[in-house]
Amino acid sequence: MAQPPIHWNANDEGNSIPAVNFSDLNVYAKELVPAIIPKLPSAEQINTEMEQKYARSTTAPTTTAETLNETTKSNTSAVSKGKKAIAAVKGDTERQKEPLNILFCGHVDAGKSTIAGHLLFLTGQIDQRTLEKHQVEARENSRESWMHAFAMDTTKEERAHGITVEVGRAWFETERKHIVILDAPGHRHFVPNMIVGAAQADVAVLVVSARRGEFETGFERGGQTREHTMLVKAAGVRHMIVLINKMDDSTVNWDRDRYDEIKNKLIPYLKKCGFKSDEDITFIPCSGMKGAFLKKAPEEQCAPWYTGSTFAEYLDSLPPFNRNIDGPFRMPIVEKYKDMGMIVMGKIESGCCRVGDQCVIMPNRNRVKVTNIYYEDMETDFCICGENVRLKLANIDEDKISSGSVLCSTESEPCHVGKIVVVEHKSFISPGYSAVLHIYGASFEVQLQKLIVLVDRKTGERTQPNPRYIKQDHAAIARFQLSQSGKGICMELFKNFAPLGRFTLREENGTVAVGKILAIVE
Ligand SMILES: Nc1nc2c(ncn2[C@@H]2O[C@H](COP(=O)(O)OP(=O)(O)OP(=O)(O)O)[C@@H](O)[C@H]2O)c(=O)[nH]1
Repeated sequence: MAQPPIHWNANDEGNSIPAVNFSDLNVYAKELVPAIIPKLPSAEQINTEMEQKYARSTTAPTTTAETLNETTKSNTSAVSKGKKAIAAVKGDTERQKEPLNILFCGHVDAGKSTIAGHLLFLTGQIDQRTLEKHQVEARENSRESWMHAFAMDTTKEERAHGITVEVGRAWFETERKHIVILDAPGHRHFVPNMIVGAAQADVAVLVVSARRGEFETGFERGGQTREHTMLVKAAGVRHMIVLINKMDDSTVNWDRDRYDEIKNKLIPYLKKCGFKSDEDITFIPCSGMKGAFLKKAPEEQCAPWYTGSTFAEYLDSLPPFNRNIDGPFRMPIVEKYKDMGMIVMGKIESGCCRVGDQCVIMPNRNRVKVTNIYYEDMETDFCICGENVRLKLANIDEDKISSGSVLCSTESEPCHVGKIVVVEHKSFISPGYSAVLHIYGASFEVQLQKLIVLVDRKTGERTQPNPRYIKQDHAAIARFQLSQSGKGICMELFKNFAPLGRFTLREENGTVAVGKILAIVE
């Protein structure tokens, strides 16, 4: 067999996959492919073993909103176990509430921002004066019914048009949880922004409007309900809460039949996307406008047929997430700005960090020092896996941090950087095809250079070398190249670090493929 000149990353799978030079792949393909393919996990293996291992929560809520009360006690002990774990790592007693990051997604105008804004008011994050201010501003924009949404939609553009553009961010607390709301835009033009929010989510909250005609537009007539559902699943989110909103609307009037109709239409699609109906999906009827079933059940008996928990009660009851607290520090940067120094924002996906820690920003490998840590409006001296934080960094210029940068500890190996990715994907594409590759919150233009081999999704065996194209539900090993030259993309093998090991491939009109990174050439 011909000997390829460079070596496979030693970290890769711990087995003896032969070295590969992908620039000479055409020459070596015939001999290398048989050697590589049998070592790769089959799609089925990935989807079962790996998915379970790396799902955002390994402890599925064993309860639906309807049966919550009986299980709250056992969840309480799980929560205190999680708290102890956090305290043990950091020796901390101050931050007792478990972090939970929720993503509001769904079709445009379903009521995501209204629900989020009203919840902030009901939980005391927004006071009466601020609400009145929003009411005045909403009236001035001829959008009075958007008054609660103005708490999340803060830019002039968003308020003028009544649509969310950026992922809105806010937080509130329940008895046991510190909950970060990521409010995704519902308009199809802003799906790339929605993907950034999905990357940080522990739980997805799919908001659908029960108003006659609106649910149908969002779900049956090409709206975003379907694409958002698929994208949150592709981002590794395991639990989906479906809020059936606008139940107060005059076309619905809290009609139980309408609620059941929507639920029954959604379930088959959610299952198709990979959510298990009993364990992973919870339905709650609500009115974001009236605040019904957000924090409390409404006083007037508008829906006596619904006896389950409210949205906030349900979030509070979720079991703690199985976070990688002991792993190496990794924080994919989703935003940066200057404020008496360089501030970066993001969710910590692994490990923890203290003030004074030395870190490295990948892929540029710039060394930085963490000088300040902000957890919401509190300055603190540490942060931990699962928390969404802002860090002030010393020794770095703004232009050294780009979309897709990852802050890593210097105490262990930083995350990997690849220019060419071997991926598993499904869709109809052929070499020369260009698209945008989304990994975590970052996006890059890429071109498919070569389809190396088709892979049997069940067995992982190679089937057809050098296919001319692949179509839906095909799995293949393919080589992608960044369109712009640069330092490469921060990525990891899916099996080693799932948050940076998943990708979505999109073009202007929608998502064409989702997949997992099986090998990286650095
Ligand atoms: N009747 C009724 N109207 C609602 C309810 N929730 C939201 N709306 C209205 O629906 C419209 C859109 O609300 P938003 O909260 O901006 O919807 P959104 O899903 O955040 O929209 P995008 O972020 O732009 O996708 C506004 O006019 C709201 O007043 C509700 O519970 N009942």
